[in-house]
Amino acid sequence: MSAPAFAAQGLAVQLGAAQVLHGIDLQIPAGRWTCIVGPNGAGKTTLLKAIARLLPHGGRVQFMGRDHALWRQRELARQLAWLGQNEAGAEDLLARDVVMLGRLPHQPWLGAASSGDHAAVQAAMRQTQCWDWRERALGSLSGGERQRVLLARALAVQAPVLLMDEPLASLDPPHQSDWLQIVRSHVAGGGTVVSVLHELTMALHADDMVIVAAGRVVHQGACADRATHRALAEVFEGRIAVHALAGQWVALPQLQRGSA
Ligand SMILES: Nc1ncnc2c1ncn2[C@@H]1O[C@H](COP(=O)(O)OP(=O)(O)OP(=O)(O)O)[C@@H](O)[C@H]1O
Repeated sequence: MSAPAFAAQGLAVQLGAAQVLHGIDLQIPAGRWTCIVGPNGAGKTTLLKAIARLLPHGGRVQFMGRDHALWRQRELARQLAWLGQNEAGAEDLLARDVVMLGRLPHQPWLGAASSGDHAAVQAAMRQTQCWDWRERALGSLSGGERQRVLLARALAVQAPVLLMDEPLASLDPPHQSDWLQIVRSHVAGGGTVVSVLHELTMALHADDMVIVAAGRVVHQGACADRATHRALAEVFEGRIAVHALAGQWVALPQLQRGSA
């Protein structure tokens, strides 16, 4: 079997006085889309940041078979593209310049952007349909427009591995559907995607699901497996159930008895 994209052993994270992740053992396969789900405050973002080497952690994490510590930052930045949740900053930058930031790992130190960098930026902005407002400041865009620029920045890296925390935030249904297609084509081309999603029906489109609760992985399995659907229902205390509808898996809320 080929090396997993990520392999964690005893992954532990403390933030302030809080122990947020408790010794997680986990392998995330390369060449697939894995979705991390779970209740609010479970530790999903922390887990994603820890495997991205964005947070100090205990235990061992390997990326592509190599210990985190052995990756040079620039090399890692070419392999791993990151889209964070509620990213702030760079409000005055033009959308095109924000997306160009994704090309930094490819540019020589203090060097100018190449024609290849410009082409990658344009391709990514066209892919997420934000090329038309390339001359607008990031801070002037709506929530969904801004999210598409930030997604374009992640795509412009042209990294084999995409890590995305709540990438669908503020996206309307057509752009959610476009995002699904982008993810699917990335994986079809041999890439790897790991995303945190709250919207469970969208998450069920992934290949695999990692369910996190109270800082631990409570289930990992294929999105098509009934065992995964049962684990989802359990972690959300029976408040949702997964059904097959029109050839897709759909997570529907279960109304409690006596509720209006
Ligand atoms: N800097 C911090 N100091 C202390 N506790 C923190 C810090 N950052 C996060 N936490 C806590 O760690 C826990 C996990 O946070 P995390 O953001 O990983 O959860 P999550 O599963 O992504 O949540 P959500 O679904 O609400 O986005 C939460 O209880 C949160 O309050």
